[in-house]
Parts: sequence; structure tokens; C-alpha cells
Amino acid sequence: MVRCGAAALRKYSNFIDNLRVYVRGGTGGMGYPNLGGEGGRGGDVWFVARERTTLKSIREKYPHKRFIAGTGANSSVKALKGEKGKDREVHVPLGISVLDDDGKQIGELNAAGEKFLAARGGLGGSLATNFLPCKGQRRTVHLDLKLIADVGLVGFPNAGKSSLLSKISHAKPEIANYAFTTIQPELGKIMYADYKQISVADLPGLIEGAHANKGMGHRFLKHVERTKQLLLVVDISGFQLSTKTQFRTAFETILLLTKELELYKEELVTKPALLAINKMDLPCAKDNLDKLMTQLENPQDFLHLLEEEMIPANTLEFREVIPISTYTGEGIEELKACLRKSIDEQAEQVNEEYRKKKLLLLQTSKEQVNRGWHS
Ligand SMILES: Nc1nc2c(ncn2[C@@H]2O[C@H](COP(=O)(O)OP(=O)(O)OP(=O)(O)O)[C@@H](O)[C@H]2O)c(=O)[nH]1
Repeated sequence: MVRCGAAALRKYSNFIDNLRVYVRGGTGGMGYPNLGGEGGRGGDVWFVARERTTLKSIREKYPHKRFIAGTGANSSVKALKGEKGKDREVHVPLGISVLDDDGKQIGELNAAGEKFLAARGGLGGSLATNFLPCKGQRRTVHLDLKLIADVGLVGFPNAGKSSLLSKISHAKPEIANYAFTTIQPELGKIMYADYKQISVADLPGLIEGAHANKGMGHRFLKHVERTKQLLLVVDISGFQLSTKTQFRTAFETILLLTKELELYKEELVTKPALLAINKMDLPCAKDNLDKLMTQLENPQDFLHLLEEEMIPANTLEFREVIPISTYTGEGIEELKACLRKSIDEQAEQVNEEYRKKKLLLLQTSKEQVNRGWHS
């Protein structure tokens, strides 16, 4: 049964991942015609990425959502070159894309301390402008948040994503026996004995037909874009959203999830993926698992089980398939180990590619120097 509790709705209204703000650079200062003095430039508006900042806190602190930098000082006898106006810094969360009003991305802030010039201050008055100052740049921009996590949990409602997140991390998501309990992304961290941490994001609301805007549509899938890997979570007994919708087996669920990812953005299905098969404590789980493993070994042979338009172009290849039960704890430690191994391998691969690129650059510049010597 699909229900949305009042508490869940409250939670939903608490989370925002998009905020529209107005930014205006400061006006320049007046020039001083008699002595040819130049007014100070207007201050700039900067977005600065800071940990522990949320879009919600920005909205609460600045309900007008207007950020205006200081005016440049006028030129005067005492100070012919007027001082620059005060810059305005706006702290934004990590993982922000800055979009203009047409939805075009104009900036990105992913690491603490990164800055983006949102609005440039106007020039001060000078001979060229008849000593009149220029106004600062002004525009409306959208701050679009995409969570940055190592692993994104992807699954249909009730698969046990929240239960899994609370089992492997210290997160305390809401868990209930009805779909859509999770209506905002939840973040948790898996801690390992050597103090390494892996961040995991539970991404809610994905259902069959999300691409056609069913349920919450693809609203939260954007958060998968910046996760390094995907962990698909499926219920071994299958999935049925309501009595009015078709029952889907675990295998069909995996195909449908793949299709939804593909329809949102094809690159998502190229991310390294693992599969957690949950609820292995249920009575028919072992038989269902045998069947599912056969299907996963030769997925092409079983694609006909789905309607043609829901068959994904490519099936996902899982680095690991781990049967688990968040009730009994079966497979949980193995899953944590597999995630760690997979993330470490990916980091190693990225380092290796970086080393190769650097080596290539070094070789090319050496060859260029040698050619210079010989010509
Ligand atoms: N039998 C069994 N039930 C489980 C297991 N894990 C979770 N459940 C139950 O499945 C239901 C859904 O669990 P959740 O963790 O809320 O699932 P979810 O995928 O986060 O669901 P949404 O919030 O709707 O996205 C709850 O009643 C859980 O108690 C499991 O390993 N075995």
C-alpha cells in the first residue's frame, strides 16, 4: 500500500535541493572630473562552498534570497582612486551546480573553499565614462544541489534501502512497511576498522514509470550523477507498488531499475554497480535466488519477460552480487567488504589513469625539448 505519513511529509518540506537567488554586483563609485579621479569598482558577489551549509539554511537566513555587494567609493580630493566596494560572500553547500535562468550550467562547486563569481561589480566612473559609474552585473541564478557520495542506493520502494543504510552506517532513516517512507535523500557513512569511510546516499522515490513522471519522477535521480558507484537494492520476493499495478520479480525489478537510470541519463548505467538482494530471511528466498542467479548469468535469454519498451538497451554488469538480510544480518559484513574493495579498486584505477596521463605529458615535453636541441 502506498501512503505518505504526516511525519514523512514534514520531512519532505524540510529538504530542498534547488534555490533561486538574486545576485547583484555593487555599483562603481563616482569619478572626480576636476582632478580626473576614478571611482572605486563595485564589490563582487561570490558563492563559496562550505561544509555543513544547506540550501535550507540559506533560505532561512536570507528569506529575500537577494545578495548585493557594496558600492565602490567615490573619488575625492583625499583619495583620487576610490576604494573598491565590499565583496559579498554567500556560503553554499558542496555539490552545487549554478544554473542561469535558461537552465544552462555556468558554474560548479564541489570542494570546500571553491569559489564562483556570481555577479561582478560595476566599474567606477572615469574619463572614459564621463566620470559616471557603471552598475554591477545583476541576474537570477539557480543553486542546484547534487549530493556527493561514494555510493548511491538505487531501488524501488520497500526494497529495504533505509533498513540497509541504518544497518551499515549511523544514519537514522525512517523505516516503515509502506512504500515512499523515504522522501528525501539520506546520507550515511560506513566506518571501517582502519578509519576509512565510505559515504552512502539513499535515493528515494524511484518507481516503475518514474521517467513518465510517475510518483516523484526522476526528481532524486540527479543525486546519483555524482556518486562514484551504484548499489542496487532489490527485494528477493519481487515488487508490487499497489494491487492495481503489475507484480515484478526481482529480475524484472533489476531490468526496470536499469531502464529508469538509462532513461534519465545513459552515462549512469556505465557507473560501477553492485547488487544487494535483500530479505533473504523470507521463506521462498533461496529458491527465488537460484532462479535469479540463472537469469543474471544470461540476462539476454530472459528479456522477453518485460514489455518491449521497458527493456533496457544494455543490462547492468554487477561487480558483486550479495544476498543479504537486514533482519538477520546475513551478508551485511560481506557487503561492506565488497563496497570497500570496489571503491578502493576504482580509486586505484583513477590514480593509474592519472599517472599514465602525467607520464605521457612528461614524455611529450621531453621529446619536444629533444627536437628543439636537434633543430
Ligand atoms: N523480511 C525482511 N523485511 C525487511 C528487510 N529489510 C527491510 N525489511 C522491511 O521492508 C520494509 C521496507 O523497508 P525500508 O527500509 O523502509 O525500505 P525502503 O527501500 O527504504 O523503502 P522506501 O522508503 O519506500 O524507499 C520495512 O517493513 C522493513 O522492516 C529484511 O531483510 N527482511
